Amino acid sequence: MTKVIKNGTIVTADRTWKADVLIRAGQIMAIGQNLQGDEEFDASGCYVMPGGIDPHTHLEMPFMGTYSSDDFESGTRAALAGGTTMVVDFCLPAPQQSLLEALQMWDNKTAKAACDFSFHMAITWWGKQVFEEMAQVVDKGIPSFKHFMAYKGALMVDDDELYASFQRCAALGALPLVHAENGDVVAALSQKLLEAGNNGPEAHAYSRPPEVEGEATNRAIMIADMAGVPLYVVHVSCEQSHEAIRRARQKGMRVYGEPLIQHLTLDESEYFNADWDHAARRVMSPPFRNRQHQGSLWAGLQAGSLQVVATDHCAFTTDQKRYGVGDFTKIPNGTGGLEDRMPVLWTKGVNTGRLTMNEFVAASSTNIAKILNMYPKKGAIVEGADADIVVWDPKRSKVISASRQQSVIDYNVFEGMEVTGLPRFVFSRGELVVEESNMKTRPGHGRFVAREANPAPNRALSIWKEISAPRRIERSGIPASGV
Ligand SMILES: NC(=O)NCCC(=O)O
Ligand SMILES: [Zn+2]
Repeated sequence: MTKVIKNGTIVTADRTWKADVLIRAGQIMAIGQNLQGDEEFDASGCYVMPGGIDPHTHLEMPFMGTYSSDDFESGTRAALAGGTTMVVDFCLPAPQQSLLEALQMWDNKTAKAACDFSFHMAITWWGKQVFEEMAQVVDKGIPSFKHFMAYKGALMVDDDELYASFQRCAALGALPLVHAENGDVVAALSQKLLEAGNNGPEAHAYSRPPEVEGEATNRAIMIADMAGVPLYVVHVSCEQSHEAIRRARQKGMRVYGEPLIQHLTLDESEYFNADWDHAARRVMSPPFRNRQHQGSLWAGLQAGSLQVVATDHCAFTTDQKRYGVGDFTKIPNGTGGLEDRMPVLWTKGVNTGRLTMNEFVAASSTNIAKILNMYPKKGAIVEGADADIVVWDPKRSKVISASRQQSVIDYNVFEGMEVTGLPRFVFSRGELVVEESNMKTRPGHGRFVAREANPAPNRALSIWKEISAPRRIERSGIPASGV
């Protein structure tokens, strides 16, 4: 059986042209004029684009005394509803737990995934076992390792562990990722705020000012430079962090920055809402910032100093958020966004003129496919690629509402936002999974996508590197010890 998408305009990261797309056995078989297939899908008035890739999700994640409520079934359904055809989730080993054992546990969660998925492995502790198992994790198709510089006493790793892990990544051709916030300062500020009686959700934002993110981003970049490895900074939310990335890139270092759709479009005023639930539902790390920071993130996407828009989808119900009544440090951190990322980015990016359609495809799909070494299997409309395709109707609109969403939680941080630009059809490896508002997803259809490491050594190419290599000086006379 073949399928053909007819009468549409193909939009990729670097081209826009009118052509039909023929699909067979889950892949793009041909692109051209007047193609014929067994089943036809009319894309008149639509853009035919690579399905979105969200490289930052936390589905059924154990965190802050509970589990995030969207699992691989509801989370991937939400993704597909909004035109995202692949997610990359995080495997989080417990302290002293084997990375391979944790990977098995995470893999067990994916049986009902409706779209393709991959993992990043988190480095949550350090030792000989972790050092050795990192190589096996890479061999299993996972050449990216996440490091939390925040969540002191839980997921956080210290600088010596960061440096050791970054060097190991360099040797393996793997990419280190960082959640860049200074966890020591956040802990101290949180304590101070609680002692002063600031225990509401707004104090969460006060405990994580842009400086804690800027400092950690600078530190991670310097440590990556010393280890000779590229770096990917997740959820860049502010100018301080963006500035560090921009500066490093200007110096020739390979540093990538990922803003979230939430930080691009929602601001800190949400935390001052008089309704405790409203504010707590928006508690995430880093917190929402002001309009100047948002402007910086949009400028970064336009200029290319930031490359990828993600969600960090980590959805907790209102009841879960209420664990933190009376103590903001106990509010589970995280917000949703998987279903809304593409429509909101299109509406606030393309429809406003901030992004071109090609830049939209780059930021929502192609760039991350390249960074994570799965291009052009993913993130491309090209013969031989997986037929992960979204047929995008730029005229379809809706008002976002939790009452109609696929996520299982009881609210939506974008509630009431009108979006124009929605999928008409979504294909996951050639299978029709969404037709406008009709969900045809199949739990279990999703497959793990194995990724290759870069050929080691995977240098960050700092311009200072070569001249700072250690030299031993041969001396003729060595003074006697003064003791
Ligand atoms: N971002 C957030 O608040 N929750 C998810 C865990 C993380 O990525 O920090
Ligand atoms: Zn995250």
